[in-house]
Amino acid sequence: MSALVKLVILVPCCFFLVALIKFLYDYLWTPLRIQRMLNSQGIKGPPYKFIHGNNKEVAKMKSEASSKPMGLTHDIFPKVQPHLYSWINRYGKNFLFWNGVRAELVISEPELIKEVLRNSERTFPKRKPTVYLSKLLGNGLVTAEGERWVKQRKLANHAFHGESLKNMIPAVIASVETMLAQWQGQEGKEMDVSKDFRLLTSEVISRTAFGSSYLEGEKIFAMLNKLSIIMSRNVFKTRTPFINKLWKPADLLESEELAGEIQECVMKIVKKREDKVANREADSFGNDFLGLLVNVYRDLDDNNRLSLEELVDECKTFYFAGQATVNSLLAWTILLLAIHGDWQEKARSEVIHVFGNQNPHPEGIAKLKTMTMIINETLRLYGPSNGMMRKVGREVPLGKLVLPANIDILIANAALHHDPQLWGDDVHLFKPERFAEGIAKATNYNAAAYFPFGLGPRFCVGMTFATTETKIALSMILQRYTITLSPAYVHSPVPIISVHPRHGIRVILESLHNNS
Ligand code: HEM
Repeated sequence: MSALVKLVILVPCCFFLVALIKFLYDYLWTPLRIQRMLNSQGIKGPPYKFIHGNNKEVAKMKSEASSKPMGLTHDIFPKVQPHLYSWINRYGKNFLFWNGVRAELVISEPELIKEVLRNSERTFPKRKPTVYLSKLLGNGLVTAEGERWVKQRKLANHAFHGESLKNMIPAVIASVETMLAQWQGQEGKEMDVSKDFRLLTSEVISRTAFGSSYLEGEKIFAMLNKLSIIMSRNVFKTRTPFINKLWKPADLLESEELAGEIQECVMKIVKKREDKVANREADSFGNDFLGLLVNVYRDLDDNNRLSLEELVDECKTFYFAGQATVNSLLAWTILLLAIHGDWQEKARSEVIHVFGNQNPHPEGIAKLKTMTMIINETLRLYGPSNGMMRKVGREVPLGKLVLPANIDILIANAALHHDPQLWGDDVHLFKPERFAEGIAKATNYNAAAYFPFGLGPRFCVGMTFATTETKIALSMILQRYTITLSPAYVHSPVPIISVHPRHGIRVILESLHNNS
């Protein structure tokens, strides 16, 4: 055999061998090493399976849980996160499972949670977003890291704080009024209020964040919604090595198309606003978030000013984070008030006492104690967040553990919110009185027992905005209507990024003022 022929055979063989060794190293050696290291420290979990990890088991548990009918119970953790529920029961509060080849350490022990979330800037940063999440949010505040996050967070803190927030209240009231006008004539009939809340929360974020109307953002919301459904069904899909490089799945192609269209629509809104600022048009100094981003920092030097691309990513983030979450919160609160007429009555008395028949105002909103208790309890039972994701970049200590490099962490907040050891035997009952003396007392001063808005430096920047919007909408509804549950209501919470009522929230509203 000539030297040339030998070379022609040998080179591809060497390539193949190196690729095979790398493949076995990544897909066999590393997972088994991580598993052994954590097992030896008492962290157990379902064993790693070649390439797929535990994804097939997760898919099976999820499909069984979602197809099983459930009664009207608030014990929803086994329904929305059946894999976490089942494995916490089997392996303990902290356990390891495998999303494909990625090790995922689930943590539901308060002390460890505090350590992770409070150090999420350096030791436990956010994960690199999946290909789908990056299409949804770009490199906006939710996914940004390092210097970029610091800059964006500073701007967002400013936009959602004190005076800026107060100035957004009239836009929220106007949006609720639009919804209530459409409810007129619906009294006594069954209606799905969750649909109306989707429009309401979209309108609110369009007006308050972008100084535009729902109609302008309508297409964006519809596309974001589609993208989030695609993303949810791909969370536990194994990305097979090699094959994914050669062939793009239909979901990926569709999400790329959607992301491109969203980008274009958002870009138009941002550009329109920039033009207004450049032309110094009267309403260009509005109090909406985009206005603030474009205006307040436009005098900064180039390093501190957001680029057009950053502005667009930030807008996508706020369209998404600001709508689906509050939509979910409003929907579940109405369900709980429809079931618990006594709390509905208490909330209404408080609203009438504070506002009479007037529209909500900032001083009054701050006095709504019963409503705050109701919202806190709703967020405990039906919090929109399905967990907080972080990663471990290099080997680090956590409590008494030593975590290997290159693993993911999932903080299972729903597990804590539904834990009888933290909340007592009545954990699955709706009892807003738990929060009568504030969150600290309700949780026995354990900050990581209840954190629907997250914890540490990355906690929700829109928290006060979300609760203010919710309080305004609930106050205005309670001033006008009594709410009862329709016999047609079917209870089925599903996790599509946030926890949603699959069959809507079907209620019957009766007007409190017969002549109105
Ligand atoms: C009931 C409503 C809401 C809930 C339960 C909620 C929950 C959360 C949670 C748990 C986090 C922390 C995520 C993590 O640590 O990984 C978060 C972050 C965030 N939320 Fe919310 N959120 C709500 C409403 C909103 C609204 C209305 C906005 C904006 C208008 C918003 C914007 C954000 C942003 C930008 C972040 C990322 C903050 C950062 O990383 O610095 N959220 N939210």
